[in-house]
Amino acid sequence: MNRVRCLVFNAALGPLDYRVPEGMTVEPGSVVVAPLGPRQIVGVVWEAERLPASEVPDAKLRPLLQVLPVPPLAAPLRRLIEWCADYYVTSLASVARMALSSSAALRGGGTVTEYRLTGHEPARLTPQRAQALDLLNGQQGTIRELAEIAGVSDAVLRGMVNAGILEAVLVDSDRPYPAPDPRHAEPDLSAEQAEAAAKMVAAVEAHEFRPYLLDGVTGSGKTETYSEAIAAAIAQGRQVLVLLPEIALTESFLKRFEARFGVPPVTWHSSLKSSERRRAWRQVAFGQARVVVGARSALFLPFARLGLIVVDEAHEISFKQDDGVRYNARDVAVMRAHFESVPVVLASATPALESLQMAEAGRYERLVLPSRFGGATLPDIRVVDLREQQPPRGQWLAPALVDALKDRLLKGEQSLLFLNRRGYAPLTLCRTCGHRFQCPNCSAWLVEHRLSRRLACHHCGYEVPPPDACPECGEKDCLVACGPGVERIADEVAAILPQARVALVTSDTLTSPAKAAEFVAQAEAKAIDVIVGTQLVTKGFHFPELTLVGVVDADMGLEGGDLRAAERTYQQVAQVAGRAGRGEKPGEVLIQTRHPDAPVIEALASGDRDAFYAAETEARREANAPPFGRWAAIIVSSEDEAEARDAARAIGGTAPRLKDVLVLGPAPAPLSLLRGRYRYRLLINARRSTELQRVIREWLDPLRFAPGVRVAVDVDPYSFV
Ligand SMILES: Nc1ncnc2c1ncn2[C@@H]1O[C@H](COP(=O)(O)OP(=O)(O)OP(=O)(O)O)[C@@H](O)[C@H]1O
Ligand SMILES: [Zn+2]
Repeated sequence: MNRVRCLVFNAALGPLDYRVPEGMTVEPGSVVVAPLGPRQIVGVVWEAERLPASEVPDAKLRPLLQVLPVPPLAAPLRRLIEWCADYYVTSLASVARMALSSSAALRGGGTVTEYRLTGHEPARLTPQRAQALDLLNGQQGTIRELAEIAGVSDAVLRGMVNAGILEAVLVDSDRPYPAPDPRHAEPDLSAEQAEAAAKMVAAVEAHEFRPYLLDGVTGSGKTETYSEAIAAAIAQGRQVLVLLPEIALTESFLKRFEARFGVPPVTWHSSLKSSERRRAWRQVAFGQARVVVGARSALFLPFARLGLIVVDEAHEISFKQDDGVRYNARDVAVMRAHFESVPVVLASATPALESLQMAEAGRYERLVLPSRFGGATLPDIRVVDLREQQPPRGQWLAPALVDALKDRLLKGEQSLLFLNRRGYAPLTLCRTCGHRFQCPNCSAWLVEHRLSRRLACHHCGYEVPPPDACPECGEKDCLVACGPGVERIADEVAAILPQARVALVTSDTLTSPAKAAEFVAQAEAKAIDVIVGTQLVTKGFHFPELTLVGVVDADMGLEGGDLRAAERTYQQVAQVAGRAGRGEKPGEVLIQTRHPDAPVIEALASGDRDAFYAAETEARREANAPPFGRWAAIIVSSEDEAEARDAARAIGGTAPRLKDVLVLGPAPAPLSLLRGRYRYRLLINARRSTELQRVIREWLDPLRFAPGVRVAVDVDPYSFV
């Protein structure tokens, strides 16, 4: 009797046993189709001894239906899936699903029919066809994907196919990617770069798990340095994974990669077309895609021969996923490297305190690049005390910053103003009755977006056009915008410097990799004088002519009392400051604040990073916060407020009473209504040595809740709302 145990993709079910029919061969990791009741379900064959399940007698077993034409998930990836499920207190199925992230890829290679413009343009066009012609320039995809891009119906595009404006192209989804050449354009490394690179290269050649913290100041050439390790892995026939925190950064990375290795890397992110996903997934699984650059989900790709993982801007909090499986890609990257026995490089100019602590403890090796490449110097940082230098009423830029902007414009140099707030104004109210515009689905204010003429909720996407009259008192033209967002700052710059060419850079304007590329090209061509942007422009970009950075409100991040508030403010301001003076001309940074003596502001002004981190570390130790103690959150939600509260109370009522575990709450979450769900929260603080996950499982497993209740566990939470 040939029986196997399978992990099936249904989180509510445990592992199931099946019979392997005559003539079929499977091994652990094989991806299979299995019967489940009247349906078919995808599963992965697993080592039975690692997956306890209730024994079903042989006679009752149903046969597997099919082995899917992909390589079995390798043992290191299976161990990673187990580790994630265990550590993040979630089901194996929901983690495994992230590894099999292209259902088309599982069904095999083959051809897909895509369409592209033929170049034939009839003299007369309907407005819809004209719009499609305009937006589809340079695009290729299925009818569905193109319809999405062009904003027209499938039928319009089918009509264009018949009219010879679009043509079909057969695309082989298994066509290989061009291979990067490790010797294509080797840089001359500085002595300090060469020293760091040599260590990483040696680790790649040794095929050993070695974690590195590449701690280099902004502009020190971290990319060039870790690229040597990438080159070594390619030369050895191995694959490389590079994780970036945001798609917006991918474009400039692609360009630099191509300059160094002759071809672009393979990309992996949520906006890939399904045919691109299928191709990338399969080429990764067959070992042909050599270097993959991607968002956090790339971590679970089924690499055949991984040789190195790089996490760039490793301090970024966007590596933490806050829905579905709540994992931290930086930490999972280290675990994957461990299971794969390969080195991992965490690169940052402002490492997370957790990472520095690991280096201190000797668990990570710290590689330091103390100076900027090519003789560029770090910028001068000055504090502008807003209590003394008040901007005029309704404006946000203090006279010193305005003068500096004028000066740069005269000299033909570029400036960057940073404010981490999208839109025009974070709050809108009625001058007459004081009514505040709030999201009906969330406990949050609606943010005015003047460019797109809407009031929008940044949590759930709800939006309405700004009304002419107050919905509360009916008064007309009485709405006032309170506080600044980047759009408002851009308006202010335009009013002060009418000749300046201003670019607004937020996730509302850089909506695609192509838009990001266009922005980079314009900035490099000096077609922009002043960039006004959110955290999107704080990192990664390299504009040699940019010599002034203004931080509009350094205090914003300090509000709210988040555990990492000071650290995050430090990182954000230091990163954005790091955009200044990267070329030959020295840079200057002005930080606007009402709290010039806050330790984080003083540390930024004096450039004393070590002292700041040392003080933060002590504060964390005192508070039993990470990396010394551990936090977890339990978030209970339901569309019914009473149901959510009752469930949260039931959890609170059975909280474990352990010496080393402190349970706080339940209490309404700060964001007590989110996407129409009422939220309650419990926080758990434990000693490092506690088996926190086991405690939480044993606590929650026996509890049963009303069907509308969701209970989510967030281990090592970053968001406390
Ligand atoms: N060895 C080198 N040879 C030639 N150019 C280099 C070298 N090292 C760095 N550079 C150039 O110096 C600039 C800064 O490097 P890079 O952007 O990699 O810095 P970084 O450390 O990633 O900075 P940040 O953390 O601010 O993003 C880039 O234009 C890069 O191409
Ligand atoms: Zn909302």
